[in-house]
Amino acid sequence: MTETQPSMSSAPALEVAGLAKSFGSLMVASDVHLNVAPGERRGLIGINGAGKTTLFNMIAGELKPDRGAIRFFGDEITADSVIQRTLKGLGRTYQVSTLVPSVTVRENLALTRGDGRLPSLWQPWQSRLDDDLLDTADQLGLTPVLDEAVANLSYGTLRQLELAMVMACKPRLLLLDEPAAGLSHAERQVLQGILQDLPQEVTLLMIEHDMEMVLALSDRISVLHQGEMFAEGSPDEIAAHEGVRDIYLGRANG
Ligand SMILES: Nc1ncnc2c1ncn2[C@@H]1O[C@H](COP(=O)(O)OP(=O)(O)OP(=O)(O)O)[C@@H](O)[C@H]1O
Repeated sequence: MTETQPSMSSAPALEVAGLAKSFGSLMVASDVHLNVAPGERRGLIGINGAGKTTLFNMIAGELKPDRGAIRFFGDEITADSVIQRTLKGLGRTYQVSTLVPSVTVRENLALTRGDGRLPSLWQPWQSRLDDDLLDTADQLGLTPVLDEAVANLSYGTLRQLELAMVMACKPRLLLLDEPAAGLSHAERQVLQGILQDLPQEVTLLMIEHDMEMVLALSDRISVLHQGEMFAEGSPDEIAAHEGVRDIYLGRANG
């Protein structure tokens, strides 16, 4: 008997199954399940300390889960290193900056193509950007500031550059950890437009406290609470979900 194997393209972009993690006696994830379809925009919300960043750290390979499995487009990556996951197409941004402030935007972007070493007198800086990088810079609104020193950029532009650095590596799945944190209202509007215009083939999983932005950008939203996925639904379903409102108003059990 021949059985048709499911094609890789039908596999979820990300599948998290039964993930558990404790820090000493603090259980941050007890049985987390998550399924994100290719090309989907998924919001991940939950009150402070719900374990959202911990979940990202496990998905990205920075933290080893105590239990459970992570699959990336059907490929089990639970035991892979951060680098292996990055090479497979998993990209992430952080809440803190990972840029080199003393050099220009162009030179930071060039780092994504080099060996990651800083320039020296004997090794001139390789800062010619290929067309792909110039396109990425343009998509992220960075063309006017390519020759500005990173130290002189506004906070909003810094966040755009961080996103460009990850997009330059052509991720298939992008984990965004609070991309709007610290941005002004105007900067949030710019960021929202940029995220809306990201190529549809890039799957997004986004932690964000700005509910307006999460509701506007997400196809679906998952709510993490007390170490488990408490709810999942469309933005309208989550906005109307009484249990979710109770969590945010501090009325949920526990
Ligand atoms: N390395 C660690 N060691 C010990 N405790 C940790 C560690 N990392 C996170 N925690 C704790 O785990 C819990 C979840 O933290 P986490 O940062 O994942 O939550 P979060 O949902 O991302 O919160 P926020 O929305 O405030 O960023 C918190 O109580 C935090 O103090």
